[in-house]
Amino acid sequence: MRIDVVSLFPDFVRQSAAIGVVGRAQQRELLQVETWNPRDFATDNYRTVDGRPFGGGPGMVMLIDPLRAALAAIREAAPEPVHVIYLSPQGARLTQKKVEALAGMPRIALICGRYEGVDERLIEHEVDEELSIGDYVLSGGELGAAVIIDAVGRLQEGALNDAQSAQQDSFSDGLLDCPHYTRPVHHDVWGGVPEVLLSGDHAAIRRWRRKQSLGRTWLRRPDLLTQRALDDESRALLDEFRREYTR
Ligand SMILES: CN(C)c1ccccc1CNc1ccc(C(N)=O)cn1
Repeated sequence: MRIDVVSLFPDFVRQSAAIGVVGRAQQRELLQVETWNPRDFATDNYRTVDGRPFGGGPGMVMLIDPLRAALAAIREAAPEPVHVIYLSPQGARLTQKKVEALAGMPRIALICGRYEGVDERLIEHEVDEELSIGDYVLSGGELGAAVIIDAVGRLQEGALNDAQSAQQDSFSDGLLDCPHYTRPVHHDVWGGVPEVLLSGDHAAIRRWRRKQSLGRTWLRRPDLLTQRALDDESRALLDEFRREYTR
C-alpha cells in the first residue's frame, strides 16, 4: 500500500512513519509513505502557501493551487487511483472499521491542514473523505496523518508478528482488551495475580479473558456493545460478570 502525505512539515510525518512496526513495514516494502510539501509547488518567489480569508477574521487559509499541484504530482507518481483524505475537526470520526477499509486500498493521500485549514473549493473538488481523529483541535493535520499511517500500516499483511496480531485481534472484534499480568506472581506492594491465569487451564483462561473484555466494555464503553450483536456464549459471560459486579 502506498500513502502520500501533503504537509508543510514533511519531516514530522516521515520520521514518525520510520519508527517501529510501521518503519519495518516500509523496510519490507509492505507499505510506502511519501511526503509532499505544498511549498515546493508554490509558484511565487516567496513560495506562498497561505492567504488572508475572504470575509475577514483572524488567521490564514491554505491556498488552493500549491495543494492542487501537489495532488496532481501525487496522482502522476503511480498508476493506481488515489483516495484523497483531508484531516480536520469537521471530519467523520475515525474508527477501526474505517481503518480496515482504508487498509485495503492500493493508495490513499492524506492532506494535512495548517493555519485555519484549506480553501473549501479544494475540499469540494479534490477531497473524497474528511476524517477526524477525535473531538479536539490540533495545530495541524499531521498527527491525524500519523495516526492513520500507523493504524493502516500495522494491518498490512506481514507487518505484525503472531503476538502483535493476537493483540490486534483482541481489539478488532469491537471489545476492549482484558487485563494483562506478568512477573512477579506476588508483588510485595500490590499483591497477586488472578488465580485462573496461573492454573494452566487454557480453556478457563480464554473464558476469563473473554469475560473480562466483555465486562470492561460494558463498564467503560457501553456504546461499543450496542454496535455489535453478542453470541449466546458472550451474552452468558457478560450476564455472569454483571451478576458478580453488582453483588
Ligand atoms: C487548525 N485546525 C483546527 C484545522 C482546521 C481545519 C483543518 C485542519 C486543521 C488542523 N488541525 C486539526 C486537524 C485535524 C484534527 C482532528 N481532530 O482530526 C484536529 N485539528
